[in-house]
Amino acid sequence: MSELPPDTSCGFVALVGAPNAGKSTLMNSLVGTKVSIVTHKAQTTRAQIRGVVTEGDGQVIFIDTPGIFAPRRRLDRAMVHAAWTGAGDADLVAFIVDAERGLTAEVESLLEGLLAVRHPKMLVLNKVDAVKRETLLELSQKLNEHQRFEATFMISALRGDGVADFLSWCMEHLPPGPWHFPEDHLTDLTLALTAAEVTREKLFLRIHDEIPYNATVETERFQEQKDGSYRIDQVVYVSRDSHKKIVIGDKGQTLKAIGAEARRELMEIFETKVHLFIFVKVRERWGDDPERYREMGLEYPQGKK
Ligand SMILES: Nc1nc2c(ncn2[C@@H]2O[C@H](COP(=O)(O)OP(=O)(O)OP(=O)(O)O)[C@@H](O)[C@H]2O)c(=O)[nH]1
Repeated sequence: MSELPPDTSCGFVALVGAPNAGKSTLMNSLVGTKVSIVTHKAQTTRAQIRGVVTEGDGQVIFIDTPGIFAPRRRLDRAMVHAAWTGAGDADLVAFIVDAERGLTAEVESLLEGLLAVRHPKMLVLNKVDAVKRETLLELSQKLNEHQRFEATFMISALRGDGVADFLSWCMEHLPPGPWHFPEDHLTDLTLALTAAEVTREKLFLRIHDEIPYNATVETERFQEQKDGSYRIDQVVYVSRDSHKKIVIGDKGQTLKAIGAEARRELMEIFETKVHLFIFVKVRERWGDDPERYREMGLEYPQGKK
């Protein structure tokens, strides 16, 4: 008995780009909900977070890779590794460029790396709301002269302009196959990780430049209560005592505000009451501790130091 070809299609699309290009914003706009956190600080996205869009017969699974940059510490290298691995595993690769910044040295080095990616590539010029048309066309021409992109999109992830066209193109170029996720599935992030990401976003939005981006949030306990509410216990790990003081703030005011903002948003996301408890702990040199990034879903490339 021969099997009928499936009439559904399904594929992975990696969003690759320099830090702050707008990958997380695009992902959120595509999925229509907040699956990946967005802040002004670079390197916010650590692991490969997936957003799933199902429309008609097609299902696209977007991989929001960490921004690729020149790595220094082991953690940084693991992040860059995760990003390129994401690109290598995907069916289609979307190269997101911050059109406002244009052809930076970072973008140039990424272009070199992209040459080795064999999957069909798309060029996505983002932040068109902040750039003149001539500048955009010039940038598009230069990038397309450098290598072959199957298609070029000019979008504003923030306003949503051009995002639907980009999504349609992805849908039309998916390989045939069964869906990986149920139709109503938006992200495969666990609830605990989602909760940690939300708190981390609030932390960075509030503290801006006072602590380095390497502060991390872990959900230690995530429990559904009898009444359907969630009890969430989290720890903010920082690398220095002085950072702990900043996160806690005078009379605990800063931490209280971060907690209140995170709780409000988590209640919206989970559509239930949330009891959130946040502690701050110092863990020195956590950026060099392999256990930490394993927990974040990052793998460190074997054999590299
Ligand atoms: N003007 C404008 N700003 C945008 C647009 N898209 C994203 N941004 C802003 O650019 C900044 C970075 O956006 P993110 O989505 O966090 O960027 P990212 O590429 O995911 O960053 P990493 O997680 O560091 O890799 C944020 O301040 C966004 O609000 C856009 O279309 N227009």
